[in-house]
Amino acid sequence: MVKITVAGAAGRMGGHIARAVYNRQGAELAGAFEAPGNPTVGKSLAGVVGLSGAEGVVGDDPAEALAEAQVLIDFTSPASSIKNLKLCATLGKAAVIGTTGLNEAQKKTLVAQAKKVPVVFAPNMSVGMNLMFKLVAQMAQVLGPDYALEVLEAHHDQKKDAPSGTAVRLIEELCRVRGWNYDEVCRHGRVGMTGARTANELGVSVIRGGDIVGEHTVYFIANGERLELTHRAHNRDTFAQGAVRAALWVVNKEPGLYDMQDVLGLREAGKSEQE
Ligand SMILES: NC(=O)c1ccc[n+]([C@@H]2O[C@H](COP(=O)([O-])OP(=O)(O)OC[C@H]3O[C@@H](n4cnc5c(N)ncnc54)[C@H](O)[C@@H]3O)[C@@H](O)[C@H]2O)c1
Ligand SMILES: O=C(O)C1=N[C@H](C(=O)O)CCC1
Repeated sequence: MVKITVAGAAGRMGGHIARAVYNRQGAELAGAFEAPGNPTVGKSLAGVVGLSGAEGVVGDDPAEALAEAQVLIDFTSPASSIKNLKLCATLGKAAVIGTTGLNEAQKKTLVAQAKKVPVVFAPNMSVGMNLMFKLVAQMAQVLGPDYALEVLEAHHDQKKDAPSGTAVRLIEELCRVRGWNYDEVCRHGRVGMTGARTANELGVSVIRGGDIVGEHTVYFIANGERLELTHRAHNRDTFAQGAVRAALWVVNKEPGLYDMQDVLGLREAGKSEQE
């Protein structure tokens, strides 16, 4: 039985993750915590995450919440995830981190902490999107440079970071295939007299509104035809199921930085591309 603690229990993802852990054979919900001062702290876990059989309350002390756990699942915020990961490294606990919007310094810290404990870090934990990461790379390879590349992402009106971590990863895959520099080619929106589109640019469009769970489209646009590959998340359970799958996978791994390509067996032999 793998014992899992959930950070951010009151969040949009936290409840889905706690329920996915609770209902997953081979997994046990060992604890759940929130930011100090969050109104759910001290409240029954069952009530906060909608699990009638869950015991205990939402805590605000990560060390206490992690005491019985083997793995932390953290979908919180960049600063919080890094803080919680450092604690995991101190306590010798594995971690699954889905948080996006980390800056370069925070990513460096994450890589350093992953030398001490096994960490799965992925911007999107759905199976379909992790397949899409590979498919868009193959499509870009086959179609070649005559196909203009554009990326569109759409999310709910509460999302704090843009473009999404998923869109960033899609663009990184496309840049890898094209041999492009991410910052040089990306056009984050277009406004004013931009001039004609050049061959060495990649347009990034971001939509925010309502309760959109997460949609990503990659366009391959040539003269005479275009291909569009789209992933639509119907609900957050798809991410939560992936996170729990990652937690069950990472618990007995050697220290290191892994992603969902490793968890899902989608990576050819070799080290993680994030190292
Ligand atoms: N990898 C994926 O598959 C995936 C899927 C969905 C969302 N996300 C990412 O997950 C993150 C959270 O998304 P969300 O929509 O659930 O956000 P949210 O704001 O609804 O939830 C985050 C929760 O974390 C809590 N929190 C903040 N600091 C904390 C701390 N120090 N300790 C414990 N809890 C703390 C907040 O109070 C909040 O309840 C975002 O970065 C989002 O992009 C990733
Ligand atoms: O709801 C969010 O926020 C999501 N964030 C991830 C991202 O930034 O790619 C995954 C999709 C949903």
